[in-house]
Amino acid sequence: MERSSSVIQPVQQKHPGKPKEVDEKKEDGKLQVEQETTDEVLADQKVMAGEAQDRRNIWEPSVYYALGKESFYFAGHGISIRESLDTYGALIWPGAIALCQFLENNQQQVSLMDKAVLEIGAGTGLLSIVASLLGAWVTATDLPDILSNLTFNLLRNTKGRCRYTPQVTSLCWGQDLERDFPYLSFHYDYVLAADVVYHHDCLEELLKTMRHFCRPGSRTTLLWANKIRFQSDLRFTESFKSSFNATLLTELPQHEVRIYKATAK
Ligand SMILES: C[S@@+](CC[C@H](N)C(=O)[O-])C[C@H]1O[C@@H](n2cnc3c(N)ncnc32)[C@H](O)[C@@H]1O
Repeated sequence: MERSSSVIQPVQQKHPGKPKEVDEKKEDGKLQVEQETTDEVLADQKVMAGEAQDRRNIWEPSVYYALGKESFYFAGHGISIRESLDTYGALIWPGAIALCQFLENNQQQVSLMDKAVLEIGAGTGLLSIVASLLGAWVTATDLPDILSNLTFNLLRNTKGRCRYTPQVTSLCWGQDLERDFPYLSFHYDYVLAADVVYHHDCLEELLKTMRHFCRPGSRTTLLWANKIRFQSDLRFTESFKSSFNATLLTELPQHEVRIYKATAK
């Protein structure tokens, strides 16, 4: 089955959607990083988000924040993240920062170079940006409402800097997975998830989504970083451990963040 036309369509290659390498403009052996104005980024973003943003909104947040900007330095690059109004997904969460640090510091253990990577609940896109800078072909996903800011941040921080242009598309946990990401066509080496577990009603759907992409025979590795906040985090962790072969990769006690690696049982 083909993906619906509303989703940003990948080009069929080794992995569905894995595009050709970005042309790197080199002069005197140096990579020329294209400088883009915010207007250009916004124009690109409008096109991408318009294509991706026609799915049903199923989750309405109740917390509203002021517009802000955060700066980071990962994988040899400054990263500027626009946080936004409205939703949990427009803020950077500790799980994302912890997983970015882990990926940067453990590139031999987890090599993302030329790997197909899916991020679920990508939020502002920080983790997807770092995975792209580390050489992965990334598809960043979240609820439709989140995609505009996600696309803006991805474009702003990856254009001209990455081997592969990251993709953005809507993925509502548990919904239309086989229609939009048919298992036989969509294979990812890594699925990334940061702070996707907190107090919400979609934990079963979240686990179903993880299982869809990380099933026996898939050779997909799931990397899940989570700050422990509620009983629901602990309950989900138990379900997660019984669903997958899970290993605790690291624990950051000062932030109460744990990072797990999991493969299908
Ligand atoms: C706490 S935020 C974490 C964002 C980002 N991963 C980070 O760590 O900065 C949780 C993310 O999960 C997304 N999310 C919540 N419920 C979802 C659902 N049912 N389907 C898809 N994404 C969902 C939210 O939109 C949000 O981006």
